[in-house]
Amino acid sequence: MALTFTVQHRDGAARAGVLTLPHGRVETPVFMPVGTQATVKGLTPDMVRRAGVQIILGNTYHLALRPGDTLVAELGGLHRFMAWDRPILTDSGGFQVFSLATQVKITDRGATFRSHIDGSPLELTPERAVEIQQNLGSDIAMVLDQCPPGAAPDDVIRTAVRRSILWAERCKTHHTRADQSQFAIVQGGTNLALREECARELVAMDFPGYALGGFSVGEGPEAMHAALPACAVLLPDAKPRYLMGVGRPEDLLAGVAAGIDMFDCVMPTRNGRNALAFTDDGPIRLRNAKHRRDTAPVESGCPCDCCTTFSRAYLHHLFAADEMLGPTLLSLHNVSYYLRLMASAREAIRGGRFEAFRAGRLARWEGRSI
Ligand SMILES: Nc1nc(=O)c2cc3nc(NCCN4CCCCC4)[nH]c3cc2[nH]1
Ligand SMILES: [Zn+2]
Repeated sequence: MALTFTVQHRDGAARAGVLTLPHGRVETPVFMPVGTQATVKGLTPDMVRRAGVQIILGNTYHLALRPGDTLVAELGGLHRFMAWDRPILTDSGGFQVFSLATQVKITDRGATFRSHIDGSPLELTPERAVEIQQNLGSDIAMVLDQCPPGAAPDDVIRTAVRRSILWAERCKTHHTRADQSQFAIVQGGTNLALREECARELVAMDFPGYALGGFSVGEGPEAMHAALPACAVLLPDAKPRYLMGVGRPEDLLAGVAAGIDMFDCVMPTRNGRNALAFTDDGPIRLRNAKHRRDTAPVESGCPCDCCTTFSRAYLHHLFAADEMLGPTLLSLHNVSYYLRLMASAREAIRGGRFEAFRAGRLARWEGRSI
């Protein structure tokens, strides 16, 4: 079995479980740091492992363009190429094409576009998305879907739903790698009827895991939080549920409360590179002069290599001097923060006190979110 998933504890709709994959075991709820171009930016695999990361995310679109999925396959696959021996989930490229490429044209056949790197004409079809991910050798491969912008009108969302169902079927038919599991992606925006229709068709295809796509695309956190509970339960209870591209710490806890098991977001690493650190008292900006003489760690009690070794004053200096170590250290702290948040959530679910845990965190972050 390329994938098993067991729900071990429940607390309301929240669940704590274990996902087993070819490259290892993953405790859920889990946060997956993003490693778009075969690296979690600025961190060595050993730093990522030491932070407790169980699974990372890679991107089909980026790696197919550069260095090329066939080259990665020739070099032994993505795990060996980037020296990461734990699980990898790859996104299918649809979202990245729509957000990065130029001159994108979408038909039922697939998407044609020009590379954001050298402008060369390219095509991404469901079959090609499957082939790329089979070449990369990820443990979990996402189907190719069409993700409309958050404020899209219902007819645009309806087209994206119809096409995503069509493409999921073609991905399933084309998939041959027995040691790789395909997840389907439910679209439908914040239109529950469309979400129900999309989920029904995809659940009937019996994928090993399911994702909610089409969120964190401009609809706004309130609309997403409002839609999550009803959307999450459309996905099979006994299979892993993945909320794509989410999010801030408060969004992760809203997702866990709704019954989501897996998350990914560039926030901890992107904000870390930009001198913003997540803490239990809300985010802090290390470029702020108030940290110039502060001998305290970024977050007291944090076990990460940044907080156990360096002061806020040092981090302030590194960012003022535009030194490479600044982004590395804060990315490390932020990834550690997200992982510890998920570990605490798992613990709270096991203890039947998740809602109190979530309320406590929200109270401490109150008014300081980004
Ligand atoms: N295949 C696929 N389908 C989706 O519907 C999808 C929806 C997504 N929504 C996001 N949101 C990312 C939001 N992110 C927040 C931090 C700053 C950069 C953007 N990433 C996504 C990735 C996605 N991938
Ligand atoms: Zn830390």
